[in-house]
Amino acid sequence: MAIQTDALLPDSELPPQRSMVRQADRPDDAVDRALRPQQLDEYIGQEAVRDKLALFVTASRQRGESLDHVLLFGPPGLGKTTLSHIIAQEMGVNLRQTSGPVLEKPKDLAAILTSLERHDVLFIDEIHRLSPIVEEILYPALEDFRLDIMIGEGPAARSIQLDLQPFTLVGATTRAGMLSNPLRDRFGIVERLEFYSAAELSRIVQRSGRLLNVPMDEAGAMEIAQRARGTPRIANRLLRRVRDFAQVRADGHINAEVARAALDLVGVSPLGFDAMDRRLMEAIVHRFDGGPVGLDNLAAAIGEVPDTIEDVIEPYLIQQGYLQRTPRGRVLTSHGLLALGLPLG
Ligand SMILES: Nc1ncnc2c1ncn2[C@@H]1O[C@H](COP(=O)(O)OP(=O)(O)OP(=O)(O)O)[C@@H](O)[C@H]1O
Ligand SMILES: [Mg+2]
Repeated sequence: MAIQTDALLPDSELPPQRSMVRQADRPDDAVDRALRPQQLDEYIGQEAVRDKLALFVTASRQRGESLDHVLLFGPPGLGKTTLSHIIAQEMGVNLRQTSGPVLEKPKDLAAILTSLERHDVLFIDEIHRLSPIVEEILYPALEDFRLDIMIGEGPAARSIQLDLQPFTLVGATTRAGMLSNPLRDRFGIVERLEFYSAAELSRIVQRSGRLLNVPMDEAGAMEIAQRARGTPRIANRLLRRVRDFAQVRADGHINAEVARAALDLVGVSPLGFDAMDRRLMEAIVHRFDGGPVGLDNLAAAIGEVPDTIEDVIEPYLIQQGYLQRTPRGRVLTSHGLLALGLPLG
């Protein structure tokens, strides 16, 4: 499989506005890529999604057709980019990779579309950020593998049509809700990635440990898994920090005790939330009386942009039952108060 990246994106990282703590991990990008599973059977968890994709890939290969277009959505770091690479690998085709904000003009997308080979996978990350004029030319391309382009201007302008090779678009987004209806309707396969269980993350950590040659026992892996916010990328990042600690402060071996000491040092709570999560929850309690508080007010109070709160921070806190999104704003639950170690009521 050949992979071509049309715009060099740190595809394994978080949005730029994310807090310093997480950005500081960027140099580890290369390690992140090395840990990325290459095939469907190395992809841990997300069983329902995996089963369906395996089935659809087999069916389309048997028919000698391109796979239907796939939309993957869910919070950052759950494996959308990884899955898009795997789809290309399993289909036995090339992967072209780009992202919504990078495709500024219709001709940027046209250039990529016309260069696709039969059945190739085109991966568009952050597809909710495609500009409307670029999105327009995507519609006929997705539906009929056809490109409609305008040549010239004014009365002399005419439209010409170009046939494209059949291809598969894999779109990824943290927000399916921000996609326009006509775009969403053109995906035949729409899958939501869920947060991972601690058991699944523990398998991911153990797999990464083997790849990085770090000796580790099961309890050590579980300790890391439980504090990883249900997210493989975070699990791998914590593993690297625990590895550092084990190497310098212990004998290099990761067990529960070493993992616990390392994670306490990095400031990850035993319940899995980090400094930003804590700041958000504490702001709701101390500045807004536990809520409800509107998104913009909350964002201003903790110095984050609303998008980061919605895409990155909130989903996990809501899934864990610490936070609720109500029509009047965000509310911290009694479970959230307990998690912060605060008295109820
Ligand atoms: N199911 C999995 N099994 C094992 N490792 C995984 C799995 N999913 C993700 N990972 C690991 O987590 C890292 C992050 O995954 P990936 O980059 O695919 O997330 P993403 O959903 O594209 O995130 P973003 O929305 O920020 O782009 C990968 O480099 C990979 O090592
Ligand atoms: Mg990604």
